[in-house]
Amino acid sequence: MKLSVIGGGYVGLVTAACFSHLGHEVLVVEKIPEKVELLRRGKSPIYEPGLEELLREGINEGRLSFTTDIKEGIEFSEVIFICVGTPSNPDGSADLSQVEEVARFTAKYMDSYKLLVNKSTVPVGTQRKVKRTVRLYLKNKELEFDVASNPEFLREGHAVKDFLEPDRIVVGVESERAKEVLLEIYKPITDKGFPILITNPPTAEIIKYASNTFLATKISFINMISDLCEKVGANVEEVAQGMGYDKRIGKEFLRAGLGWGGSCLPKDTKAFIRILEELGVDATILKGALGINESRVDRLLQKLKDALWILKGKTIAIWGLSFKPNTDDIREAPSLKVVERLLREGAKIRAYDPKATENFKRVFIEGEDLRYFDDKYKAVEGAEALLILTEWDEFKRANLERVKRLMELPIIIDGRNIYDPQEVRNLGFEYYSMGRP
Ligand SMILES: NC(=O)C1=CN([C@@H]2O[C@H](COP(=O)(O)OP(=O)(O)OC[C@H]3O[C@@H](n4cnc5c(N)ncnc54)[C@H](O)[C@@H]3O)[C@@H](O)[C@H]2O)C=CC1
Ligand SMILES: O=C(O)[C@H]1O[C@H](OP(=O)(O)OP(=O)(O)OC[C@H]2O[C@@H](n3ccc(=O)[nH]c3=O)[C@H](O)[C@@H]2O)[C@H](O)[C@@H](O)[C@@H]1O
Repeated sequence: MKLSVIGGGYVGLVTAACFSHLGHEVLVVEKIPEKVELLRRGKSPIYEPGLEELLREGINEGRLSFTTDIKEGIEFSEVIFICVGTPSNPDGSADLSQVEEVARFTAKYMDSYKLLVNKSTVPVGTQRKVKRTVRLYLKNKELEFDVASNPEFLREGHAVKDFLEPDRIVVGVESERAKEVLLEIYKPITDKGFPILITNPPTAEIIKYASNTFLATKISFINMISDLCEKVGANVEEVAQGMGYDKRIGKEFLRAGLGWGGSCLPKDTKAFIRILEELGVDATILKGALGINESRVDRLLQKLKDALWILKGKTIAIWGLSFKPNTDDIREAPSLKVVERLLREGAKIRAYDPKATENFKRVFIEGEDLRYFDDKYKAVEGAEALLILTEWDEFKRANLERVKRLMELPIIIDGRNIYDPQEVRNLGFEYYSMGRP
């Protein structure tokens, strides 16, 4: 089937590349010309494992193309996937201006039936607003259209697999026609047995926020337990293991540490709190989860201060700038707060990340107090402490004896619990981690 995808970011590109891999013919509309230039040459503007291969496959087999022209995108296909950003407003609510803009352009350029499918994460009620906007801007054009909600659940770093082998596909539709089209589009995936839930649009919109904020709450819960473990000499990993054997709780998303960052859990939790409060629903649980999450960096820095007392003039190495491994995304990464606080305290930072350094440099320009390295061992040279902020595999496999020889003082503050405390201490390190004795 022919499909248009508006927005060439994490979700748009993965959606487009995977749909083209499944045999659909896809046109991506991305408004930033530099991104389109890169994409046309088969290069991904973001780091996401497996994505570039699928982009190249789609381009080479003639099923995937890119444009900056939204008119071309609207005319190309009957089905238009909206994958634009929905960032936070200053008050925490979702900024829906990019979604609204796509609705207006659709009305302006359509001249036959269209199915607008919203994949961006949006507050409940947005499908209705998109419908009204299209109708308003169609003016006196008498054209039929549908607006569906099809939230996306992929995780960065696993996005291609999550898209092609999803835990579930959720589709919120109002018409039989829209339902049939979406069932057809996803048939190559559902034929393999992956479940699809058909519901109405507001239900689909709520499923997305409810899922993300449930996951955020689960992580904050284990971080609360982690703080308790530290006070009484218990081990949070074993507590999580003991809880996780219970199938009703499950093992996943119980890793204590620096909390949830990224482009979605923080933004969506804040937006969902606003939605609940506006509708008069008690949001206490989510406010608590947010509060616990916001204290994680303080707890890490307290450990650093416990170890070094004064940070002014100290050399601190940082491993990991992305908000989690296998991505170059630094949106709402704990590293942003850590670097800001360390610079404010007068420390000198030596930072390394396998993929996210270029993005980080755009926020914190390199200078005398903040240096970036392309090698993790160079980053620790002369450091008085090493902070681990992201659990990249290469850190787990690092040669710690070499690290110890290079450092000025053998102190590791591990915000992600990647090492066995006893093993690291046996090597002669002073080692602090999260929620473990
Ligand atoms: N990043 C993720 O892992 C996931 C994100 N989401 C949701 O999906 C949505 C998109 O997220 P990301 O892909 O991360 O955002 P992103 O910021 O990486 O990408 C959005 C892209 O849309 C482009 N764009 C905006 N308006 C446009 C227009 N009128 N025409 C053409 N291009 C336009 C922007 O230039 C940008 O490249 C958000 O609502 C997000 O909450 C949902 C699931 C996972
Ligand atoms: O809406 C979205 O954008 C996506 O948000 C999250 O995906 P993502 O942000 O890519 O990353 P996660 O793997 O969920 O991790 C989020 C944060 O929680 C942290 N985390 C995760 C798990 C855990 O046990 N402990 C923990 O601290 C990670 O380090 C990371 O900072 C959801 O997992 C996806 O299902 C959803 O589609």
